[in-house]
Order: sequence, then structure tokens, then C-alpha cells
Amino acid sequence: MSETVEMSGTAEADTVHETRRLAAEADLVVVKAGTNSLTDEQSNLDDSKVNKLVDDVMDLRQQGKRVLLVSSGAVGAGKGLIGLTDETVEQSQALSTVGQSQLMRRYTERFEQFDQTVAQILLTENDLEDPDRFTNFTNTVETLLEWDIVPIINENDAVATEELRIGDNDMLSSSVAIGIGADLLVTLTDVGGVYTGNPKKDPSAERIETISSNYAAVQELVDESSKDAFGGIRTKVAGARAASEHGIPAIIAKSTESDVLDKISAAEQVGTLFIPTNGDDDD
Ligand SMILES: Nc1ncnc2c1ncn2[C@@H]1O[C@H](COP(=O)(O)OP(=O)(O)O)[C@@H](O)[C@H]1O
Ligand SMILES: N[C@@H](CCC(=O)OP(=O)(O)O)C(=O)O
Repeated sequence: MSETVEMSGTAEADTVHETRRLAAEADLVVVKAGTNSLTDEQSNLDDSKVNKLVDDVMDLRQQGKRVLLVSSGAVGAGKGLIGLTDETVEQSQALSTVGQSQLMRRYTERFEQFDQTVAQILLTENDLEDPDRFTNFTNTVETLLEWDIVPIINENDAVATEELRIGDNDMLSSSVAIGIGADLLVTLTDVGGVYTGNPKKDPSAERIETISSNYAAVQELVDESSKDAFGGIRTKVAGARAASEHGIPAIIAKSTESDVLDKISAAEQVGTLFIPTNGDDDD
């Protein structure tokens, strides 16, 4: 297990314990999975990664929880299929439309093995900001959840170029979690949480176990370690923080960790935990 780091302002042990309990008891969970957690090095959809994610989601479903999956991977899967890179935004948009249907086919096949029906929702931040569209979105989600279906959400990349430029499913999943009043946001990625530096480049980087009043210090570390990257850990931290400011516990964790969602629902120490601030920002 990675080392944890005590940063000044880290939450008290009982607050951490209480947040893990809240996360464990969450009924309505938003799970976000990034491209790296779904594709291989040749940018093909990686069956074993997709299967593992579905198995993890089904762990929650089998406990009676309602789950919304926010999945990236459309552009990545499109690149692998067509054998082209996305050098322009227009190419990314077109690739996403190819990859998205492939992605949904894989999800549908795997979830079917558990007799779990899924649905696709493509949306943009604008859809969440416009009151009529937002109402339509929540009505659809509520109906799907009543029918025991797992909605799988992605950005509508063919029409939303802003999101494509900044790789913003991290913020979209956060907005969805806040909008529908989720009980927990889990962001799955290819590293074990938020670290004091980029763990792929800096072997001395240590995992930050909890984020609460130490947010400003964490933000500085993250800005420094991911200076050149669009999206990346920065938007995950911003999205998780936004959720926690709305009273929703949020966890950033590694998608390859065994039974990662099951562990969260057993209140185990996994990834980086964002303590709900309920708007009390004491930075
Ligand atoms: N301080 C940090 N803590 C954790 N990861 C970091 C940090 N700084 C940079 N990163 C990088 O952010 C990456 C995760 O972002 P990204 O590649 O966008 O993932 P995803 O495809 O899951 O959305 C990690 O692979 C890691 O290399
Ligand atoms: N909507 C795009 C991905 C956008 C995105 O946020 O990607 P990632 O940073 O890998 O979660 C896609 O499906 O390819």
C-alpha cells in the first residue's frame, strides 16, 4: 500500500471515519472512469479493463445501490479503431462518434452477463445549466434508476468542443453528482489518488489520504505537478472538491485496485478522500 502523507489541516480521525462511513452507506453513487482506465497502449478498448470496471460497478448494484457510470474512452477507442490520431478538435469529435458506439457495445455485452440493462446518455455542461434540459435529464435518470437500469453518461463530443479541449468528464461527473444529489462521487483513474507530485514521474511522491482544509496546499501541489497537462489530476481534484463543497463525499482511486468499489462500500481506506465541507471553506 502507498505511503500516506499528513498535511497540515488534514481532517480529524473521527471526521475521516464518519466520511468513510457515509461513502460506504451511499445509495446513489456516481462512478467516473477515465480513458486510461479503459484503453490499452495502442488506444484500443481493453476488454480486461472494461470487464473489471463492470464487475466493480456490479459489486455496488448487488448491494442494492443505484449507480450512474460516467465513462470517457470514446475518442481513445475511436483512435484505436480507425488507426488515426486526433490532431485537431474536428478529428477528436469524429473519432468520438466511432469510439462511443464501440464503447457502448462492450459495456452492453459485459453488463448483459449480469442481466443488467444499461442506457446511454450523451450530454454537455450546457444541458445541466439550462433549467428545461436539466429537468429533462433528471427525469430521464430517475426513470432509468426506477427501472434498475445503469445510465452510462459521456460528453456529447460531436457537439461540445469545449469539453473535448479540456478533457472534462471529471467536471461533468461532478456536476451530475451535484445535480442529481448523489451520495458519493468516485473518480477512477490510473494512479492511486492524489499525490504530492506526479507519481508516474516522481518516485518520492506520496499519496494524500484526505483533503479538507488542506485544499489550498493540495491545489498548489497539483498545479505544479500537472502544469503541462489538460485535464489530468487537476480537473479530478476540482470536480471532487466541488462535490465535497455540496456535502457529497468524493474519492479519487485507482481503477486497477482489486474490488475497488467494494472496498469503498466496506469503508476501507482507498485512494484520496475528499471530506464534505458543506460550503464551509476554511482555506
Ligand atoms: N499530483 C498528482 N497526483 C496524481 N496524479 C497526477 C499528479 N500530477 C499529475 N498526475 C497525472 O495525472 C494522471 C491522471 O489524469 P488523466 O491522465 O487525465 O487520467 P484519466 O484518463 O483517468 O482521466 C496520472 O496518470 C498522473 O500521471
Ligand atoms: N468525452 C471524451 C473524454 C473526455 C475526458 O474527460 O477524458 P478523460 O480525461 O480520460 O476522463 C471521450 O469519451 O473520449
